[in-house]
Amino acid sequence: MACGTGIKIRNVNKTFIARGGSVDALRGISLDIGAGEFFCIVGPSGCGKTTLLRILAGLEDSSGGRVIINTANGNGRPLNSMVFQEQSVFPWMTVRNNVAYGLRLRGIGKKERLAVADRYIRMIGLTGFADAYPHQLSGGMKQRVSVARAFANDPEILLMDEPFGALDEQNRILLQQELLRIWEESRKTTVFITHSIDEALCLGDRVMVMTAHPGRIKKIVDIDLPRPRDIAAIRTTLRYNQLFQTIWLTLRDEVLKGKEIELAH
Ligand SMILES: Nc1ncnc2c1ncn2[C@@H]1O[C@H](COP(=O)(O)OP(=O)(O)OP(=O)(O)O)[C@@H](O)[C@H]1O
Repeated sequence: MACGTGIKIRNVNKTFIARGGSVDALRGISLDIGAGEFFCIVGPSGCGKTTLLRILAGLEDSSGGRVIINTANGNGRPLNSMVFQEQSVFPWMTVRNNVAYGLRLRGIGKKERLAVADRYIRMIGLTGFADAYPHQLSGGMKQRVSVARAFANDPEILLMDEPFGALDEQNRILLQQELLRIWEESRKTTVFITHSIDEALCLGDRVMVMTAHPGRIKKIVDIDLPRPRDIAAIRTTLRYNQLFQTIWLTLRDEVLKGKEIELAH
């Protein structure tokens, strides 16, 4: 079942006015993200990935251009849910109440919201921890709770800013596989930022490589690896290695440019 919300981005620019001058963060970003697509963004540090995601989330205004998100009218669903790199669970709420939080804000009755929360808690493998508080969980478990909360909220689009960046490798692989499984069920339009080419390849339908500061689109690569994906298995394929090379060669020059820019400051 494809979720029907696509995103059109037209000539988006962003300039931050800061003390001592202005910072050109994004320049001329135009692209379409399809309904139900898993769209990944990679690029050197400081190229504007988070800024673009914050513009899509409505947390930041663009300085020029337009973002059009075609939503199904009047279905009462929130436009987006964002999952951040740092753990953003509420420490004073149990896992169940954290996951049900967005549903409570929308006035969904207790019985229904707890049933939805429990479904996602089961999907992320934390059933035994539904009544636990965040301080009783590991970092990986807290990040699982953030992912479950985002899905339980049933937004039109999911925006994820390096959600697994702070996790150790074992936890990262487990969560990537869980995210794939939940996403394959819902086919929710997802925009996912990562520093990892491997992660982008394992998860994405397409990967956008951005240029070093100011961020522009350098290349968009189709990830024609079959779904459903088993992360361990696709990494052993020839196609995975070809795509990794393509993306790395596209990214390498930009990472080097980004480093020069950093050194110049
Ligand atoms: N509120 C702000 N005020 C001024 N400059 C900002 C602000 N937010 C971001 N910037 C600048 O805009 C540029 C893009 O930042 P952004 O955080 O979007 O990059 P990024 O690609 O997400 O970086 P990273 O990969 O390191 O997280 C950077 O030069 C940053 O310093």
